[in-house]
Amino acid sequence: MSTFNVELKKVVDDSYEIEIGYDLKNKLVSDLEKGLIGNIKKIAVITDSNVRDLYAKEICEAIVDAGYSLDLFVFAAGEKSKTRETKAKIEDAMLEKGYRRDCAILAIGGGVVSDLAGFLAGTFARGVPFINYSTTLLSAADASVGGKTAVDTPLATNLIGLFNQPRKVYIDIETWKSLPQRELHSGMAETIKHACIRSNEMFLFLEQNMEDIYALKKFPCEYITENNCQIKYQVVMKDELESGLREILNLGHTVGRAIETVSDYRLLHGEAVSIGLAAEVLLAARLGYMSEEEADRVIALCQKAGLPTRIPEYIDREALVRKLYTDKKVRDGKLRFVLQKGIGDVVEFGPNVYSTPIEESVAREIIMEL
Ligand SMILES: O=C(O)C(=O)C[C@@H](O)[C@H](O)[C@H](O)COP(=O)(O)O
Ligand SMILES: [Zn+2]
Repeated sequence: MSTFNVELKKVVDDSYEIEIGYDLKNKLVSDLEKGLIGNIKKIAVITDSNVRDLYAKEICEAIVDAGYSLDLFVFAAGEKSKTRETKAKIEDAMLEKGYRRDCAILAIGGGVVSDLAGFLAGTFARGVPFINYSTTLLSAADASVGGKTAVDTPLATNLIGLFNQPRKVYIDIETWKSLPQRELHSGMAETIKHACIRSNEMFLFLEQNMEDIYALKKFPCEYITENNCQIKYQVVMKDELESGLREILNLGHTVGRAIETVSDYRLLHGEAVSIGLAAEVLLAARLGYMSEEEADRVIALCQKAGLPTRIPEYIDREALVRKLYTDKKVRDGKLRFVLQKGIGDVVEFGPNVYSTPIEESVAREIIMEL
């Protein structure tokens, strides 16, 4: 018998730029021309039915004018499309059109588009480069940065996917003007989450400037975008694969994700996260990590942002408690929660440990009250 050692030590540089601005299609084209995706000349553009006419077609025209060949792959807008089936349909369509390894993927849209397209890019022909062009506040605040890509299945959200970093992220603030109010509010939930975990100053800013942000005034929109990105990438740079610190980005998501699924996606992601934040500050206050006043401030800010903070009547609360167990932080069958410490910080339970086991009875109590 013989033993061979397959030496495959890797030094990987997945660094990338996030560009924040207004109408960034020309910047995207000039980056392509400067070699953002090397010599690749064939681009599969993935978008949804809302974004196609609003922005994707125009961006595609600019890319084609610069000498690239591309096809537009469009799926029905909404979280319900973030499935293996949608991914497979696009993959088949790409294969039929002759896409092979010499292509790149451009995701134009919000979180659903970048999650699905990023996952597809990571598995198509064993991995091709992808670029995110973000057109929603939710993806600007969160989904477009950090490389978490996935699809949902009937049993759980985001459990089938990859960590796959984009080549570059373009955050086009101009596009927020076409967002329905509900979508804008949904993106604010991730923004509030970032303030809760990392910045008391940003929290104060949100308390004082919510109206101006929603009026899409330049300074406050740029302020939240830059702060969101900085908070997120500083966490991701330290713990890309969520072995510890990255769990703090999941604040509000233990309950939030479960509500989102049990609502059968009647609640938008941010709406569910807002209810999750409310549940989790009540829990943190009960366990003595924050004062009742601080918990009330978080709930009041979510309400000011036009977000729900109570579990809707139509949600089956027992089903919700059961759904908590599909969370990725569950270990040895135990629910684990990230908990806020005051405002702008989280509890570190041990070296590099940011979530703690919570008895189901305690979580149930909060859920029944909310
Ligand atoms: O980037 C992260 O890490 C996050 O947890 C950010 C979340 O806001 C985002 O919704 C993420 O997709 C949730 O991840 P999951 O692992 O709970 O599915
Ligand atoms: Zn989220």
